[in-house]
Amino acid sequence: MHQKWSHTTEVEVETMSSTYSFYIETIEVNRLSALAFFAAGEKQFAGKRFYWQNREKTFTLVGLGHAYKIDNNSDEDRFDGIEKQWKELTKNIVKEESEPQPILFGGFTFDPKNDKKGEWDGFPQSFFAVATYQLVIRDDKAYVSIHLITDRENSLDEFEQLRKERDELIHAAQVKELKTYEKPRMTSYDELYKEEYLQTISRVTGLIQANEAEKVVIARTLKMKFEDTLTSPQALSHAINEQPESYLFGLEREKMFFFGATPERLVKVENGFAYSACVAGSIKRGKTAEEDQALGEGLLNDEKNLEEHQYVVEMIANTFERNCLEYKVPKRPKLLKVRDIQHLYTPVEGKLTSGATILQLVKHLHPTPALGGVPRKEALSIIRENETMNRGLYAAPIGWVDAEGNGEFAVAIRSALLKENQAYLYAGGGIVADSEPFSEYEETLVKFRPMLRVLGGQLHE
Ligand SMILES: C=C(O[C@@H]1C=C(C(=O)O)C=C[C@H]1O)C(=O)O
Ligand SMILES: [Mg+2]
Repeated sequence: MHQKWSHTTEVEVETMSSTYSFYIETIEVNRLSALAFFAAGEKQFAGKRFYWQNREKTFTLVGLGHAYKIDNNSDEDRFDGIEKQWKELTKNIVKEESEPQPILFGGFTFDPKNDKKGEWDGFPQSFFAVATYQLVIRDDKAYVSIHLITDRENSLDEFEQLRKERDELIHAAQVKELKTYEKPRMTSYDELYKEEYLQTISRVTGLIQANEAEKVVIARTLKMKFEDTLTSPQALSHAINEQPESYLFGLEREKMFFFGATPERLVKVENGFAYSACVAGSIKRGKTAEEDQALGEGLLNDEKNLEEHQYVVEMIANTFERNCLEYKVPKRPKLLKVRDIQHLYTPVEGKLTSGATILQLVKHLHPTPALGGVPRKEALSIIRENETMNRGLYAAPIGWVDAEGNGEFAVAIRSALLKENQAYLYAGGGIVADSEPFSEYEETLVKFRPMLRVLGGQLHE
């Protein structure tokens, strides 16, 4: 079953209050389906799993179990707090040539100052974990690592148990590889607060016309119920099949599973370079190639959408200006097309200054005006006061960082929170001075489509 064994390393971890050992062992496995590995953890690890695949499909990550968990409810310093803990934990790790390193995966909520009650109650403002069993697939190779972080003296027996369990999980995944999942059967579909949403768009447009802000993103929720409880692998399998052109992500915490298929990168850091993306301005896909092209051309020349887009470009360029030695921003947007929707898209990249890290970039970038607004502070308070929901992880940064500081965060849109037999889907859009309630409403219908396909709900035409 295994091609190559690596040695087990033990790394000392010292924090302010205690000393631990961090045991790591990585093996290379012949072939392994990421979804099947995720599903193999259904019994022992439901509630403690995560899944990630980048848009290019060159990097896939699955985690089962928590070797280490950060549940953090503080507000202002949450990005710094995660960074500090992760640095402490990984400071003594020495990079092994070509082998994946331990990865911290998780997300930050959209707005810790939003205290509206709802489906996200109990979810911490930052939630990250190092998996007990970590699968990394890259360059067509699959690696499974065991992580054990403990302050117990003699952990060899415990580690031996983990090896056994790892082999069982790999075996179960190889057996299950071709399993297919049924689409869930929907029993109800409810556009929550639709009227309030339409009124909010008018009100916020008014506030913008009165110069209270320049752009504000307003979102809404769609609630679905199903005949049976949906499992996370079942939901994820349909996201994987229906939305192959997007990032795929899934994060479990106890009974909650937040997952989605987003086209939007927040930031990626690789070997001292940073990559971000301005994604704002939207139109549906055409039914024919001609119609699709015409819609795209229209979008590239539409003033309202170009305005929505330009706020994002300015803000991301500004952040790169402050964190990079040099950086590039194309003059005009191009189109980013995924199955159900096309967006205006401007990629930004730069060479980082020595102090800039991925978590610092996430801290400065979030929320970009693609999900928050301009000016940021005013937009966030307008969202807090006017939106009928608490976004939780929707529209927020989700992703990973490794011990060397490489990593990637996406913006968690085109997403849904699954709780047993219920799902909450989220979609929003950028409101500017000349936004119109009904066309914003229609834009959200297009943005609900990816998750509606996944969950088997009705599709509005
Ligand atoms: C807010 C969402 O999407 C964002 C808003 C967009 C817009 O208003 O044009 C486009 C892409 C995203 O940055 C969403 O999908 O829910
Ligand atoms: Mg828009």
